[in-house]
Amino acid sequence: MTILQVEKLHFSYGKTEVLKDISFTINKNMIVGIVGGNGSGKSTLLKNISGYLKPESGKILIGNKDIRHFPTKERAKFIAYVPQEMPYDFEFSCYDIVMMGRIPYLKRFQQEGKEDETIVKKSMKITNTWIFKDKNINELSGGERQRVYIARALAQKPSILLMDEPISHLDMKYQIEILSLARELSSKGILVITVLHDINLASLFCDELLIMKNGKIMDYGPPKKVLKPYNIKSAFSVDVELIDNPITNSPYVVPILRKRKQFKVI
Ligand SMILES: Nc1ncnc2c1ncn2[C@@H]1O[C@H](COP(=O)(O)OP(=O)(O)OP(=O)(O)O)[C@@H](O)[C@H]1O
Repeated sequence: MTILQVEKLHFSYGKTEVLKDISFTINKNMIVGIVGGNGSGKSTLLKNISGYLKPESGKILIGNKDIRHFPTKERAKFIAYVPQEMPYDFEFSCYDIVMMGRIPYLKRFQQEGKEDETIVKKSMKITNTWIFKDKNINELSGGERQRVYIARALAQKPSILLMDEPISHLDMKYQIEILSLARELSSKGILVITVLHDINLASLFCDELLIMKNGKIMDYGPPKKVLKPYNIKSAFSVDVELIDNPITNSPYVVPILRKRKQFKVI
């Protein structure tokens, strides 16, 4: 069964083409990590899949249906997107923010009901944010806020969860917790696609990795297949050695450190 298919996707900001002929198909629920250098097009790809940006050409299909044919509210029942930059919603408590995830399920002027409350509570409990339910979102740290926005995405009950660098503000405990949660969600029938900068955590947690370079897919497949020194050199301009992590059996990337040219501190 095809869950997500991206077909010959092109996207430009103004005259600058940022996504060039992107095609890939995902047939089962898993965690797909998007990795690549700064500016390679990772966030733009995620925003196109989410429907936030419209492709210039090409198609994005969810379960064989073109996302352009989903009304926005319907699309939000299938795809939830956690952006990299969180807007400041000064007016709202964390509970209210997560409850916004239920909007796609409510009719105009319909009040949320018991089922919505249960789903919101569950989403906040599994992201460890229930303790913040009465706090204003602007009173939280960057990492705490990020977890609240992940809870809101979960409250949408999506079948595809898109996350843009969800662990960048998190400490080690929560990095592991959020990626473990992503793994749990994928085992319960959600396709998780996440942009990650930490290549070793990506290797550890993702079933497949999509490596991007200059708006194109450089390689796609399981970490063992795509994490190769030549791919990493090409995507990040860094020389690395790959070792097999003896504990996890996943590839572990070790940069080869070169001596920097000496310079005088003025
Ligand atoms: N709103 C925008 N308007 C114009 N250009 C943009 C806009 N957003 C991104 N770009 C440009 O598009 C290119 C791809 O950006 P994108 O944010 O998708 O890259 P990325 O791989 O997610 O980068 P990073 O790892 O730094 O977050 C970059 O050159 C960027 O400067």
